Amino acid sequence: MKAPTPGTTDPLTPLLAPPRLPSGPTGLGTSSLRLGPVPEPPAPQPPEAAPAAEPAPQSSSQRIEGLYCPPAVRDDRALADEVNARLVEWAEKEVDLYPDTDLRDDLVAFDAGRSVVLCHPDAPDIDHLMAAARLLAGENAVDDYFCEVQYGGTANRRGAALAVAQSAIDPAHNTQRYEADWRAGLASHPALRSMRSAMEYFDALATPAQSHRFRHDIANLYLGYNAEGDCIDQNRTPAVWEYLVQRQFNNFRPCLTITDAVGGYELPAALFAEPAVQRAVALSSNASTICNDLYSLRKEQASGRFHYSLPTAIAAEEECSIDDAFQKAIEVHNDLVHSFEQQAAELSATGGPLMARFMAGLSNWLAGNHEWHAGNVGTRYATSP
Ligand SMILES: CC(C)=CCC/C(C)=C(\C)COP(=O)(O)OP(=O)(O)O
Ligand SMILES: [Mg+2]
Repeated sequence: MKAPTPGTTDPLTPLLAPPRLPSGPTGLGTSSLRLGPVPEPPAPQPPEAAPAAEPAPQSSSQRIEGLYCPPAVRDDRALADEVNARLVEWAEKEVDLYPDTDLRDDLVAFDAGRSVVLCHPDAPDIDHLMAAARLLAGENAVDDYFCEVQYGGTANRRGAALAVAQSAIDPAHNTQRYEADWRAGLASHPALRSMRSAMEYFDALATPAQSHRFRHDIANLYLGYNAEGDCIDQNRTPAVWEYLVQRQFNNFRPCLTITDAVGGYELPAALFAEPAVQRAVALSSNASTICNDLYSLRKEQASGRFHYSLPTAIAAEEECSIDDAFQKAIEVHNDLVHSFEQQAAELSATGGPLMARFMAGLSNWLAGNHEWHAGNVGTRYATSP
């Protein structure tokens, strides 16, 4: 893509600015699905490299007291390390995700490998886990580079960058004249290169409907990033109801809704679109994201920058201490989990084996995410305000 004429406000300027590189952990055999009639899901087989794993450790010191969450069903350090090793190789050799050699360690410290091992216990092989890990690394790179001030992101200029980021997974259909410019734009930034590459790997094992679902959920994520950027730009903490609306978009949802593709099966699009299924997806995704609010509050307070989250929104609205607000936020999280489990149980009882497996997949992600956050206490997160 041609460099912008000096003095113009080319909307892609943030993309072309030399990215400041994150310091410290950042904010984490191709078996394709059979197409056509929805097959019975293969019995979940442990990936070829995975010895029988012990359940995740439950050391209480790493958990937020009173946080209700199903237990993770699989933790496997050796498998997580293998995923991390392959992820670093991809990041360095295929996409040049973090040009600074020090960032290789930070990518490992983020431990995307343990996240996907915890959150996708039914993945049939390591290729499926890698598809989830690359997407997670790319998603975090977009958040870091375009949204996080400390990595060169901005609050009020993220919209244009995120539109280009969406085209990395939802290709722009240009005229021949502009195709090369678009491709050069995608190749010019590590976050765009990583999302484009991760999507190509995901497309190889997902159905077109599952890829379309993912593109929709990422577009909603970016809507949430823009809403957050708008409030940060105004130093405005929204009312709790508005915050929860924003956080349903700025949300781990794109990680949860790939559970079937990463598991090697498909919940048909018509079933996925059912309102009750959408409710289960939203409740589990919201709980997962509020879990992050709780574990990352102290880190965000320590940044010294304006930020907001569920605890701070509650504290502002109810004029209570952050400690009291933190406890109220825990109650919101727990109510979300209970509501999800009730909805999932109803769907599992009536929706057939694929539905039951998908609901279990959402629960697995919720549980694994909590375990991943608890495992990062002391490095990235803390357990109290
Ligand atoms: C990986 C992914 C799809 C994230 C989407 C939403 C998101 C960025 C979070 C839930 C975490 O955001 P945050 O900026 O709070 O990150 P940390 O608290 O630093 O983990
Ligand atoms: Mg956070």
